[in-house]
Amino acid sequence: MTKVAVMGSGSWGTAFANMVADAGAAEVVVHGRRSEVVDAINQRHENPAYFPGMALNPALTATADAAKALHEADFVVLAVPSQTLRGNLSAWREHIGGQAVLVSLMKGIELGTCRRMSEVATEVSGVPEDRVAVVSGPNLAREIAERQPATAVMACRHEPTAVRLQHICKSAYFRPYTVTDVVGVELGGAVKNVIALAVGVAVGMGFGDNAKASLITRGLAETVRLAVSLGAGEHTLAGLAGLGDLVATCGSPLSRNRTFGEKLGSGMTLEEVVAATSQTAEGVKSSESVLELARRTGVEMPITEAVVAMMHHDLSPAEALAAFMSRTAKPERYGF
Ligand SMILES: NC(=O)c1ccc[n+]([C@@H]2O[C@H](COP(=O)([O-])OP(=O)(O)OC[C@H]3O[C@@H](n4cnc5c(N)ncnc54)[C@H](O)[C@@H]3O)[C@@H](O)[C@H]2O)c1
Ligand SMILES: O=P(O)(O)OC[C@H](O)CO
Repeated sequence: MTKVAVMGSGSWGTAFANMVADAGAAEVVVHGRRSEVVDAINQRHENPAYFPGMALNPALTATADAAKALHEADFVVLAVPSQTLRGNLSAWREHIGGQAVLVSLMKGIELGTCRRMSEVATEVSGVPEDRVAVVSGPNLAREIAERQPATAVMACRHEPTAVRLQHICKSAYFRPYTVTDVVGVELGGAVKNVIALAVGVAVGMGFGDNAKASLITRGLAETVRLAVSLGAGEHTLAGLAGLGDLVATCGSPLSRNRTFGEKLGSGMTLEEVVAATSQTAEGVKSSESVLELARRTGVEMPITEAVVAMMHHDLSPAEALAAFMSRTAKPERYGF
């Protein structure tokens, strides 16, 4: 039987592993760092750190031993924070089999290098691009752990690899589509976290649906500008990994990025918000890499600029709003 190793037992790693176990076409093992989480998954079929009281598939197993998880794995699913992937994968690569497919669940851009997660995975592991895939879309982990219906895209330059991944993920409540535009899918996922921070700030400031919809729509326009200038197909951003994920993340109180922004918008200091956040809000760090990519490509991203200024340069939400609203009047453009 196909073996899937999910490296990371946090929110999305656990929900994704459970979803693949439910799909029934593969044997799934999760690698976790904490023995109490590993023991709870094996003995009580529960991850008390992320989804207390929620029943996981009894066939799902866990181990704290990375080599054991990776042994003879056909798919190696990477579910760690974007900024730690390089370090994690450096430790794991010697145990990854020669024909394994790497699957990134991450939505971020590496600080310093500005690399997408599939690029980091290829560079660190030596696994060729044809065997590196990405899963993205409107996938709030808790809803999927609750077995609510959802869709996603499985992206790989080599379409048959995406189809293989689709086969092991398709279930009664999860409908995966395939695409080959890895650049568009990864940029859609990384930038939507930045836009979700901005929406969260607006929500925290007490603004309603007009402000939210404006940020989502103009956020998509700046995402398309960046992604297309880096080689993505425009249509990918109108799909699940672009518009779909933006709508889900910006509209949901379950989003860690939106929640982070909301706390800042409601008057907490950045330090207080950071101290109150235990899970990964990728947009906070990735916003700097996204802006750097925009500068390199000469693309204008005013919402991203405002987010970077609020997250890293002490601009207050009120100042960011004033700066955004006083921009020069212009015709509406979607993309270029
Ligand atoms: N949670 C979601 O709803 C969701 C959905 C889709 C995509 N994602 C993406 O998946 C990725 C992982 O997110 P998550 O929600 O599982 O995050 P999380 O914070 O819930 O879990 C991160 C996991 O990585 C592990 N880890 C391994 N090495 C680490 C290190 N050096 N530092 C910190 N943690 C380390 C942690 O122990 C934990 O199990 C992110 O890129 C996120 O954008 C998340
Ligand atoms: O909780 P967030 O903000 O990381 O968003 C989760 C997923 O990416 C939604 O698709």
